[in-house]
Amino acid sequence: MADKPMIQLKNVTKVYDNGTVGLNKINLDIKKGDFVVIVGLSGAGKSTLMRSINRLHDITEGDIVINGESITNARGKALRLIRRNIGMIFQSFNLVKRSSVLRNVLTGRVAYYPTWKSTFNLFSKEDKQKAYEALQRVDMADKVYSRADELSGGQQQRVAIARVLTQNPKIILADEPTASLDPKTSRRVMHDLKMLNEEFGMTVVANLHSIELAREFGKRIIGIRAGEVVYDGAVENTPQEVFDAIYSGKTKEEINA
Ligand SMILES: Nc1ncnc2c1ncn2[C@@H]1O[C@H](COP(=O)(O)OP(=O)(O)OP(=O)(O)O)[C@@H](O)[C@H]1O
Repeated sequence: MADKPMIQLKNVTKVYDNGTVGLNKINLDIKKGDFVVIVGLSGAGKSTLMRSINRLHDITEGDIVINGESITNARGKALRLIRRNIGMIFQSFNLVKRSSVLRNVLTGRVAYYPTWKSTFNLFSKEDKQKAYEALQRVDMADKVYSRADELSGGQQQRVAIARVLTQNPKIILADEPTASLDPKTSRRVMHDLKMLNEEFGMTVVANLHSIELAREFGKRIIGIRAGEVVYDGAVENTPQEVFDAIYSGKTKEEINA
């Protein structure tokens, strides 16, 4: 029997309180180990999709299933356990700026501790070792005691990647991970995400604004427009004209013509 999907969206609709439809009846299965690139114009619903998957937003209708478990109505410990398997990478890095690189990376382990231990920073020796090794993987071990706000944007994003590696989730949601970075640094960060995908088998879902990066690093491309899926295909089978059409926000009919 085929593996169950790592992420499943079943008829998912998200309507914001002001009536804006963020997602409109989305159905998607994302398989384990995939590298999915989500593409669409500003306002298409990409961030809404990401935020719905780990339930930073509650959806209005439908169901989202993570590795066989519904996150839609999960509560308390069950929700925490599902979320532990979902790592986030943000455009703005989301590091604690005044803390050291090591402490930032160790926060990837917080979900594995009772609250009181993580509050008092009582991380085990093993976890400190894990954090250090993760920093080595992204070539940031020499900055382990630097303060996060002493680093460049690209370095901060690599620390965020080390944090997610230390968390050891099954899924990584990367919301415009390279939007604040120059082209060379962007490729470096994408290489690090590729490493998490290929060496650690993590399933990656990334919003990307760059066609070149989507083509080079994505395995599957999903186009979104007005909260709906307008294209879904393997990157290797998607011709350049179709890429251009998705990126320019064309309709489903125009893209698939
Ligand atoms: N908190 C909110 N309240 C009301 N409407 C919202 C909210 N967040 C997003 N929206 C609306 O939902 C739609 C989808 O927004 P979303 O942020 O998901 O788009 P996006 O594709 O990620 O855009 P961008 O590329 O600019 O980040 C837009 O019309 C947006 O204005």
